[in-house]
Amino acid sequence: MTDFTPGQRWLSESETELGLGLIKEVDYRLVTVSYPAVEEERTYAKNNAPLSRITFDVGDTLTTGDGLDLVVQSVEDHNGLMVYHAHPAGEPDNVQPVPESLLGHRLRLSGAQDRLLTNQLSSNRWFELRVAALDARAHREGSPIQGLRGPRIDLIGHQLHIADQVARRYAPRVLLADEVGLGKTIEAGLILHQQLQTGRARRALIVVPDALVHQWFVEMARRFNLRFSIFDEERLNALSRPSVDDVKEMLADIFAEAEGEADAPELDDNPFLSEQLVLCSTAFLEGCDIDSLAEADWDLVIVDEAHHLHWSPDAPSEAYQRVERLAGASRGLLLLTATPEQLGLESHFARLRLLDPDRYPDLDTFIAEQDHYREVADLVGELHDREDWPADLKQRAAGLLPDETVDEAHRDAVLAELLDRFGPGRVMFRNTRHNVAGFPARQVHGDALPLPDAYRVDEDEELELRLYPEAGFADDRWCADDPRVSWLERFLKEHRGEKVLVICARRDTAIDLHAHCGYKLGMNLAVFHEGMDLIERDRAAAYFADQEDGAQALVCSEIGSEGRNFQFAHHLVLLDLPLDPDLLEQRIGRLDRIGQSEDVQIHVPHFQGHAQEVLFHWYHQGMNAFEHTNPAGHEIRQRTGDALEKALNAPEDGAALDALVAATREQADALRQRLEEGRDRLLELASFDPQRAEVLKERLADADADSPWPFMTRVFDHYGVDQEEHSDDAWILKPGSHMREPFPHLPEDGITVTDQRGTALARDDMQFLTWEHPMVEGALDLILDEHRGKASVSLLKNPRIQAGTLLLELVYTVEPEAPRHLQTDRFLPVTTVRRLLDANGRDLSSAITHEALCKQCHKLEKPLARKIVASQKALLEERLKDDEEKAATQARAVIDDALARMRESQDRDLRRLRALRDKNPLVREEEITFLERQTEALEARLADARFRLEAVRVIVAGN
Ligand SMILES: Nc1ncnc2c1ncn2[C@@H]1O[C@H](COP(=O)(O)OP(=O)(O)OP(=O)(O)O)[C@@H](O)[C@H]1O
Repeated sequence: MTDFTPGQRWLSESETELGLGLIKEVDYRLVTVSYPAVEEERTYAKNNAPLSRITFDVGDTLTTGDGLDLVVQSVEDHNGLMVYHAHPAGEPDNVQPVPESLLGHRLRLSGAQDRLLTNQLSSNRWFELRVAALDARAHREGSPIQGLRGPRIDLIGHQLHIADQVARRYAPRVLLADEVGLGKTIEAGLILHQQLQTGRARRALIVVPDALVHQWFVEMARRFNLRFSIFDEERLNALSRPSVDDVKEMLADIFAEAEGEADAPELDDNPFLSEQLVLCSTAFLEGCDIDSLAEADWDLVIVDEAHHLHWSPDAPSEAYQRVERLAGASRGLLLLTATPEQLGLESHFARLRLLDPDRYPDLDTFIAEQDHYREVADLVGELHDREDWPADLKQRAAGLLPDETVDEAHRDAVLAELLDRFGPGRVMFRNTRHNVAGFPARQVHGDALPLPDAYRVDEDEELELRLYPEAGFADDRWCADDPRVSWLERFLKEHRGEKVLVICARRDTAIDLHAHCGYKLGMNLAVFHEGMDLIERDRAAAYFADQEDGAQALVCSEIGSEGRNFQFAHHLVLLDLPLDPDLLEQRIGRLDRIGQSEDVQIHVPHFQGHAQEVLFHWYHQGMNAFEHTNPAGHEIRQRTGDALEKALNAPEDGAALDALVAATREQADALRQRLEEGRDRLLELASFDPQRAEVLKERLADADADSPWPFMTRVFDHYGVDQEEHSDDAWILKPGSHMREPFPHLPEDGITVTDQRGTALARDDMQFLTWEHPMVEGALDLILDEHRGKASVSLLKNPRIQAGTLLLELVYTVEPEAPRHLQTDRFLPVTTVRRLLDANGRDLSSAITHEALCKQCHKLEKPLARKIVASQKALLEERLKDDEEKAATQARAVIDDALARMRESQDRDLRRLRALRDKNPLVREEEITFLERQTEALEARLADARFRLEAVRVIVAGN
């Protein structure tokens, strides 16, 4: 194990941008390092800390904390701590002691200039690789579609639009409320991926219902290359259990402590800090130590199926309170639900309040605001639809936005502000099949069957038994006489070779049906219910999905109706119907999802003159809920509840059923019309802008054409990775026998990659190689973290250029150094500045591109290269020195642009907060102060961005 001593200076190998670290604390297994340059701290396990010791040798130049550059004359080691005796250049008598703790916090790594002038040269091809890597990194970080290019997904407009709108925000907090099956998981993944890629987030927590843990885990890995760690009881216990080595060390420490030699060991680390990406189930959330979980410094928390978080002003549920605790502690928050408002205004308010407590201070204000919707919706609709805005329209808009310029030139800003302040705006996105075209149709087939005598019950019997009569049996004997079962048997025979999903409301119904059909009738079925553990459930779902040897049908209880992907099946059999319209929608949503290639056939075998028949007509004739999505289902149920109860109590009474159907139809029509005219318009506008989405899709298609493969094949050649062609656009990569160290993200047994989105979507066994793939990122780090390629000399072969002509190609970077929370890269990502000088210092970079030059630059033997540097040293030194100022002016322009963008953005946020505060006294003054302080800090850090020479090539013309 490495020896660390407080006061020593170390450098983080993976995060060099943190500057020079100072060892702060060392205990028996952890070492804490503070990074004063960025005001951050990191704690590492001592035995594998990614740290390099930084010391200086005699002759090196160091920089003190006061900014003095001194040349080291001698070095003393005091029990592991260095004291340098150093003097200003040219003043060897003025020696002063500099303990290493007093070194400057910004580290000057051995720069390109030093390497050139001290003749530490690399070959021409390493220089070119380094410049390609610098350009690739700058290009990637500056791209407006950063984070959207890498995921293995189809380019679907509404998802890209949402991801683009949300992911650019700092610490986004939104409700993703697309209708079932439109891709909320994909949207959340895109947002997360973009946040991680841009460095806005590093730590993320996903909380999902137990049944969906595995599916999320697989989707995140397969589509986004994000490896989550699943946290459950078992893992937590294992984490808090010390290893044998820990125990040995702890005992040693205890004895040492008894002798008065050491501090007492601590074992109270927060286990949730041990991983960056954590996935857990809702059940785990409800049982875990919520304080530790909330305090684990999350940048983004994602909660799926958020409609389960029940809330009322007096009695919020335990799950709600726990998520509220997380929501308060995490910077970003994504809540996912397909049914945002159907559970009523109260619970909708409760979720919005988790996202933005200032915007949604109390229920009454929220309800009053909802009434205001119509007026704003009309206004927004008009502003959106009309090319020219008449004076009275402008006046109405200005009345709502007194602090904004309201005219056609500011159309986007005006609409955005209105949506933000009055509509769901920044906090919610909802797409429906209505505003996203291209979904297959749904067709329902009701089959009325005779009611067996054994199922006849008294009128005062409990509703459950009247709806689900098989509940009166203790085992599967009901199956023999139930005509739905013989119907199913027939149906499966008639549809041999086709996949069928069967859903029933009760677990026991599913178990009995599976036992009867599978074991007694020899049918090929799988079963899925809440009594099975997660692995059994995933196995059942996989068995059903298997096209060759899998089950023809999957029989599942209601839990199969949430979140699962069964769109490869086209037939859905509803063995019974739920009372809740949202549940019906969830059931159909298993098949009616993105990726469904055929019309969805919904089969509803039910008993004549029975409560199930009432439900069938209520849903079908009353609200048309089978063949169309049903956003108003919850409300319709509330409004027709009495008539429904009456009809359920007397299922044979045709008049009661007719009355129910008529009342339901009337309510459904009215509610749909209201939704159509009212706030849907606001939401639609915020949720999907087809034109912008088209632009995004085009950009991404262009980005797809910019494959990293040509760059990567060079990298593989340099690092000794074997490449073999798999097919036209796919390659097999394997560690080569000459590789000196493992290549990032390349497994021992190799991988197959493709740079074509279509191939990657069709072939799960291949990796989708984009500029955002971890292997490409790893390759960039590998190249940029080492010194190779920083300085080189090459031979220019061009008959038109006179032999002996000298050129100097310089690549600088501009990069802010700032604490992470400031997110400076929002405004100034690492940017490269290239210059090409002739011997007189004139810049020729715009006349001769780097690519054109590379074609004519060739390798020069090292001894000759060294000779050239030695003979031209004075000239090179002068050119480099002179150019620094000119390049700095160019860098200044980059910084000024970034500052202007930052000021505009901060100013917009500040105005929004002030406008909100005028409407809502609960927006606190401190928030405004916080934003003002943040702006000041951004000003300082951006203005002070680091500018450095990253690579230099001396080019000598010759033959
Ligand atoms: N852009 C895409 N490319 C490829 N597949 C996609 C895309 N979007 C969605 N899908 C697939 O469509 C299905 C539905 O997506 P997803 O699970 O994200 O929907 P959802 O809105 O979360 O559904 P639910 O409301 O049921 O939870 C999934 O199988 C998903 O993999």
